[in-house]
Amino acid sequence: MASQVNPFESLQSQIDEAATYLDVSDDVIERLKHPERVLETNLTVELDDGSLERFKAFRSQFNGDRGPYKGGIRYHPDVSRDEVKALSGWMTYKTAIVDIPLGGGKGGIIVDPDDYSESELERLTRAFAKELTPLIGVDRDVPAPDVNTGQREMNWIKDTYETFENTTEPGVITGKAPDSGGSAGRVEATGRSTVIAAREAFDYLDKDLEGATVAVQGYGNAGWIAAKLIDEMGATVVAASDSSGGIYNPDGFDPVAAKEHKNETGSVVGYEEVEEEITNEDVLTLDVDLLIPAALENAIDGDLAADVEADVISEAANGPLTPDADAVLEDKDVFVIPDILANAGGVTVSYFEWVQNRQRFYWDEERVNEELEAIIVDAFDALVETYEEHDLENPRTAAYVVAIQRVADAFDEAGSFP
Ligand SMILES: NC(=O)C1=CN([C@@H]2O[C@H](COP(=O)(O)OP(=O)(O)OC[C@H]3O[C@@H](n4cnc5c(N)ncnc54)[C@H](O)[C@@H]3O)[C@@H](O)[C@H]2O)C=CC1
Ligand SMILES: O=C(O)CCC(=O)C(=O)O
Repeated sequence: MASQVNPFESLQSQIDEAATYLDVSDDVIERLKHPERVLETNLTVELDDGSLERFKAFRSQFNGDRGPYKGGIRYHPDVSRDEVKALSGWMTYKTAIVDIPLGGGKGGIIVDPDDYSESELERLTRAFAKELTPLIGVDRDVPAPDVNTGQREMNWIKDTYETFENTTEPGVITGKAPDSGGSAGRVEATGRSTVIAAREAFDYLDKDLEGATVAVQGYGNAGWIAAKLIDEMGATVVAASDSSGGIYNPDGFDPVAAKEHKNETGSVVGYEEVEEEITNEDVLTLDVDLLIPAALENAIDGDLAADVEADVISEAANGPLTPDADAVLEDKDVFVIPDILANAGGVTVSYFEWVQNRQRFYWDEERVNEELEAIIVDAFDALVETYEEHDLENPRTAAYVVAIQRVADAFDEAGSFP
C-alpha cells in the first residue's frame, strides 16, 4: 500500500471534519468515534502435518444504536486491531447513510489464506466461529464476507453457530451460498452500488457515462463486478490491476475476458487484449474519467493524489484515500463518492438476505436489484442535498454529516448517556 496511515485515525478525522457542520454535542461525537467493544482472541489450529499454529483474530462491535452490529470478516496478513476498529466504524456510518436498521461491526484474522489448505482454513474458520458464537446472533451481531472470505467461509460459520446453539438460524450471517440461505444478487451487490453511485455522480456533474474511460484498482469481488457493470452501462474499461500488477489498453478491453484470464492464471497480468502492462500505482494515476479503487485502505495518499487525473472516484474499497489525499483531491475538484455510500450495496443486500432469512421467504434477483437501486439513489440524493445545503467541497463530509446525525438521533432517542 502507498501509505502507512492508521485507518482508525482516518476514521476519527473524517468524523471530526463532519462534526463541525452538526449540532451534536462534543460528548456524543467523542462517543461516536470509538467502538463499544472489541474482541481480541487467539485461535490455535491443527495444520495438516499435525503441528499447531496460533492466529490472532478480532471482532469490533462499533455501534448498535440503529440495530444489530453488521459487517464483514477479513482474512489478511495486514489485519490489525486498529484496522478492524476503523472498518467497524465505517460500517456504522455506511448502514446509516443508506438508512438500513443495522449498526456497525467488523472482524478479521491475521492470516494469508494462500498459505493454507482448504481443510486448514475450515478449521481456522470454525475456531473463530466458536469464539464468536457468544457475541453474534440474528438480533445481536451479523457478520458477512470481506477481503479473502466468501460464501464458503460464511457457510462454515453458520454451520458452527447452529451446531453450538442447536438451532436453525441462517440470518446469523449473510453472504451465504443460495442453498444455505444466501440472497440472489449479494455477490454482485458491492460492485453494483459502486457503479450506480458513479452513474448518479456523472448525472449530477452533467458528465456523459457513455464512452467514459474507467480504471479499476483491485480485481476481486468488488472490483471486477464494478468493471463488468460499468462496461454494460456503456463506459470503457481501459485499465485494471490486482496484487501482481496492472494492465492498460487506451481503447478498452473486455472486463469479463480479463476476469476469465485471472481465474485461469491467478492475475489480470498477461491478459492478451491489452497493449501495456503497468504498475499498480500507474493504474491510480491514469488520465481517466472514472477511477474505482477496489483493493485495500490507503491506496492513495497525499503525494499520489497530486498525480491523480481522474475526474470522479467511486470508492469500492473501504478507506482507499487517506485524509491527506482527500484534501489534495478536493483542491483539484475531483468528485469522490465515499466508500460508505459507493460500496454500501454489499451490506444493503446483506440486509435483504437477513430480512429474507427471518421471513423464510426469498426474492428473485430482479427484486433485489430494484430495491438496491432505490436505496443507493436515495442515499446519493441525501448526500447531494447536504453537500449543497452546507456548500461543502468534499462529498465525503456530506455523507458523514447525514450518517452521524442519524446515529446521534438514535442514541439520543434511546435516552443518551446512562
Ligand atoms: N466483498 C464485499 O462485499 C465488500 C468489499 N468491500 C471492500 O472492497 C475491497 C475489496 O474487497 P473484495 O473485492 O471483497 O476482496 P477480494 O479479496 O475479492 O479482492 C481484492 C483484490 O484486490 C487486489 N489487490 C490487493 N492489493 C492490491 C494492490 N496493492 N493493488 C492492486 N490490487 C490489489 C487483490 O489481488 C484482489 O484482486 C475491500 O476494501 C473491502 O473491504 C466493501 C464492501 C463490501
Ligand atoms: O455485507 C455486510 O454485512 C458487510 C460488508 C462489508 O464488510 C462492508 O461493507 O465493508
